[in-house]
Amino acid sequence: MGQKKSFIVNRLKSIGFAFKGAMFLLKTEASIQVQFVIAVVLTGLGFYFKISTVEWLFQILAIGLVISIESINTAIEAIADFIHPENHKKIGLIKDIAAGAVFIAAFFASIVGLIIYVPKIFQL
Ligand SMILES: Nc1ncnc2c1ncn2[C@@H]1O[C@H](COP(=O)(O)OP(=O)(O)OP(=O)(O)O)[C@@H](O)[C@H]1O
Repeated sequence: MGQKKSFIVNRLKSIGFAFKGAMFLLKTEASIQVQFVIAVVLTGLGFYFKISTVEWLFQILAIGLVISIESINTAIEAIADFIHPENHKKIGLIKDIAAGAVFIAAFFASIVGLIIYVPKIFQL
């Protein structure tokens, strides 16, 4: 029973740490703040155009994907700066690859957005 309780307490603590991390990103990272604003605008557009349940699902997934990968990119940049603050070709490449992951997610998320909204905008 005690073990079960400590498992639940530990999970709750982990959620607390994760929430703290998410709040830190939102307060300090310009790229996350921009993507958060984009997410709010897209949510407004979703209500305005009354998008379908399936469209909401794709939009929510796309927003979550981009913000998550941007957050991982920020963590990778922080690790890189911590382990090697000076300029180094390898650190540059690692950061470029992490930024590339964000670009790929954002590119495909944009396609999802275009598929949802372009037909609706042209119907106006
Ligand atoms: N220590 C380094 N050594 C070599 N190249 C680096 C180094 N730090 C950054 N770079 C190069 O500069 C680019 C931008 O790095 P930076 O850490 O400034 O990220 P950023 O995309 O500007 O993110 P942020 O604005 O969140 O800090 C990297 O993708 C890399 O090409």
